[in-house]
Parts: sequence; C-alpha cells; structure tokens
Amino acid sequence: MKQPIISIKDLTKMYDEHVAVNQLSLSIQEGEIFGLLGPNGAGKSTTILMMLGLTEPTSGTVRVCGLDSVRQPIAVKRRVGYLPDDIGFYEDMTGYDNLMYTARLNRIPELEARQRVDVMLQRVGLSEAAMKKASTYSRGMRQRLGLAEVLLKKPEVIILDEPTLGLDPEGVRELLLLIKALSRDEGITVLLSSHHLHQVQQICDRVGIFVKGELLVEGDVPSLAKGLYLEEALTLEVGVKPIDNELIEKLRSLPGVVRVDEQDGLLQIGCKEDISSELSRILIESGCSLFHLQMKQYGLDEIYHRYFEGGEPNAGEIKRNTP
Ligand SMILES: Nc1ncnc2c1ncn2[C@@H]1O[C@H](COP(=O)(O)OP(=O)(O)OP(=O)(O)O)[C@@H](O)[C@H]1O
Repeated sequence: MKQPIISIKDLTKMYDEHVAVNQLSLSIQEGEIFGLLGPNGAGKSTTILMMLGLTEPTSGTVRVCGLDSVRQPIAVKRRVGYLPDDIGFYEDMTGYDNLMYTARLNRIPELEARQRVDVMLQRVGLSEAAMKKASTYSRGMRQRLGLAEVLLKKPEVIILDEPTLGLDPEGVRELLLLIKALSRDEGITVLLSSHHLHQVQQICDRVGIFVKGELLVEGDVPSLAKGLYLEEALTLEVGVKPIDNELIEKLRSLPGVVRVDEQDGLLQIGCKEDISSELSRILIESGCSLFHLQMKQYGLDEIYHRYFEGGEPNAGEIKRNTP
C-alpha cells in the first residue's frame, strides 16, 4: 500500500496544563479530501499548526509529504499550501499585484510568474476582477484569491482552515466546487477544517470528528452513520406501480429493511444498508413498474448531533478512533 501523504502518530499538544490535542493518530492518502470537523476549541487549528511545523508538539510525530514537520518545517512549507482563516492581503494592491508579489517572494521568474498568475486567476474565477484592489473584494473573492496565492507554489497538499467562514450559501457552494475540482484535476490532497458539517460533507472523501482535543471517529459519511449504530442508515424512496398491501408486506420481510411507509404515492423504505439493486430486481420480478428510485443518506449534521447531543460527546454512542 502507498505511504500516506500525511501521517500523524500519538500527537499531543499541551498549553501549560491544558491538553489542546490528545494522542492523535491519523493517516491521509494522496489525493484525498479530508475534513477535520468539530466545535470551537476542539483542537483543529492546533493540529494544522503542528502539521505545518508552526508549533511544536509536546509529544508524538507528524510527517507530511514524507517530511518530519518538526525537523524539516521549511521543506514542509515548500510543499504545502496553507490558507488560514484570516487571510491578509495588501489591500491597496490589486488581486493581480498581490499574486505577483507572492510569486516574486517565492522566487518564480518574472515571465513564468505572469503566466502562472494569469492561469491561477482564471482557475479561481477572478480574471475579470484581477485589476481591482483587494480592499474591494467580497469575502468569497478573498477566499478565492487566497486559494490562487496558495496554488502559485504548486503545492502537493493544501490545508484550509475554516475556508467557508463568513461566506453566503452561493459563495460556499462555489468555493467547495472549486476545491473539489482542484483536488480532482491536479491530484492535490486537501485537508480542511470546519464546523459547518453539512457543507463539507459534499466534497470530503473522509472526515474526522474532533472534540476536546480528541479524534473521536473518522471515516466516510456512510461508515460513520453505520458506526453510530443507526438502525436505519439510509432511506430508499421508491416510485412503483401498483402499490398494495401484499407488496408492502413482501418488502418489509426483506433482510436489512427496517420500515416501509407509503407517502405521497411513493414508498419510503428505511434500510440498514443499500439494497437498491436487490430491491429493483424484486420489484420488476413481481411485475411492478418502477419509475423512481432515490437513496437518501443520513448527513453529517445528523451524525454530528448524535455524537454531540447537548454539546457534549454522547458517551453511549461514541465509537473510539482506533489507529
Ligand atoms: N496559543 C495558545 N495558548 C494557550 N491555549 C491555546 C493556544 N492556542 C489554542 N489554545 C487552546 O487549545 C484548544 C484548541 O484550540 P484550537 O484553536 O486548536 O481549536 P479549534 O478546533 O481550531 O477551534 P476554532 O474552530 O475555534 O478555531 C482551545 O481550548 C484553545 O483555547
């Protein structure tokens, strides 16, 4: 198996007596989009700072792109792009000049810098606003300019701290789609922190849920739903004709089916796992005509609330992260 691009083992950070991150172990594979989720103060930013070599762990190890973040922080920073939650620009300079300034700081030769800045501005959808001062940019435009700046270095990994903070729904959607496209097209590994769970679940391959310095669970959204021992991990919405009691009873008796209800002419079938292909086979074999089949999965919000009902980890439901 390939070595993970980010590898964290037993990482702990204490601020005096306060444990900000506690015995964290986590591996992220190349090309993955990983979401670090959790409420304020959970330890997400501290973890990011340790990955970047910007703060030293109290104990444990963190390796990024095969480099030790404590011993080789400069080499790590060369290969990792970091977008903090409060990005600073030269407000009196245009978006274009801000990027050129960063390119020069990174010693990119002038001609190449101009070309790369043009490409990046186009990539993030800011070509038209390139000659406007950064002070006139909206929050969404600033985030996109920040992304362009990070990408100038051609990073292998990008780390985004709360990238959607303060954006309106359309801005959030645009930024997340852009992040997803970058990861897909350029093969960049993305780690992003957020407490807006429903937003990031759209683009994350896997998420880790943090609380009070501990990673309680990690996995893709469907496995987390399963890990929560949710009786009903997903609902299949089925449009089929004709619907009669015999059909409903037959479906109720299928393995993995928890409930079958009829609602507005559609069947709502709650199941423990995805049985859609088995289900369509049975319906067609029974002589029914199937005109609609849609799967509705539990989202991260549901998962998150199950874990942290009342703001505290719901001890009965926590399945510990095992490295
Ligand atoms: N420099 C510091 N000195 C002392 N305590 C700190 C320092 N930085 C963070 N902490 C504490 O460590 C804990 C984790 O903070 P951290 O900023 O990593 O959380 P977070 O999950 O990123 O939260 P947020 O979403 O609010 O940024 C918090 O209790 C915070 O008060």
